[in-house]
Amino acid sequence: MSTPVLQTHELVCRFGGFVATDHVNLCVQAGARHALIGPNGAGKTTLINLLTGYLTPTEGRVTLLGEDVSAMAQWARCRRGLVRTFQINQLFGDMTVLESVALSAAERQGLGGRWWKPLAARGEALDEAAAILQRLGLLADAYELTRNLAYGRQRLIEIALALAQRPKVLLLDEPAAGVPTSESRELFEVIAQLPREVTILLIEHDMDLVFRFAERISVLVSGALLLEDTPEVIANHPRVREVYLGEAHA
Ligand SMILES: Nc1ncnc2c1ncn2[C@@H]1O[C@H](COP(=O)(O)OP(=O)(O)OP(=O)(O)O)[C@@H](O)[C@H]1O
Repeated sequence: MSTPVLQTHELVCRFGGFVATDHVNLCVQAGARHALIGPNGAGKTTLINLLTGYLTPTEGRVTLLGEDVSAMAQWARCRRGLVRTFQINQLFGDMTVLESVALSAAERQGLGGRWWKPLAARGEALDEAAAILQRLGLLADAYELTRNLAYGRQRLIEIALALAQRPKVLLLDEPAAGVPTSESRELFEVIAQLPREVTILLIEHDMDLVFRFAERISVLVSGALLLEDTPEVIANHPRVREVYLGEAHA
């Protein structure tokens, strides 16, 4: 039986008179490889921001593992397992890959604020970071400065940082944006191998990657969900082809 882990219920977000999210009922099942697609300005980023708590909905609710998290702060949702990848910033750029991921793990373990404690003393966080790097094929880069890595590898580190938060649901917002095709293949091979305990909701503009990765696809148009189905149905749906794929292939 399928279990929804992340759901929106009649979710609405208005900016003044403009409706960016229009009564969206999104349902992401446990272990899903679910993608959210839609043309530019469809409201994908707004919806992700509502899920993470960066934005507050005008109406409607968000539930995570059955719990209403609509009024919850971002960090509280993250603690409950809803984790979004975030861009590597300057801080991480000047750290090694291992240190960066260990810092994320230490933060989750509640050690992050104790900046005076040498990282070497945080053995548990380092062990956890090393295990994540191994899973993502990044162990060889462990002692490289993050900023020295190729862009595709940096995007993988962003995923490693998110995994160190022990996500139940991982929101991947355009993980391959700006990554050369040769590197994005590798990136998606690694994403495809993430364990099923981690449910994945992906927003991605590259349709080849979406159709290779996703088992369910939701199509957002003008803030509203047009339909949700398997990649086969979505790819052949006349309205989707008209509003989205036609545009992408034009
Ligand atoms: N803070 C805001 N204030 C007013 N309008 C906004 C705000 N944020 C987004 N919008 C509008 O909401 C609509 C949806 O934007 P959003 O960025 O969510 O779309 P998107 O599907 O992520 O687009 P893209 O694929 O181009 O990134 C757009 O018309 C945008 O201009």
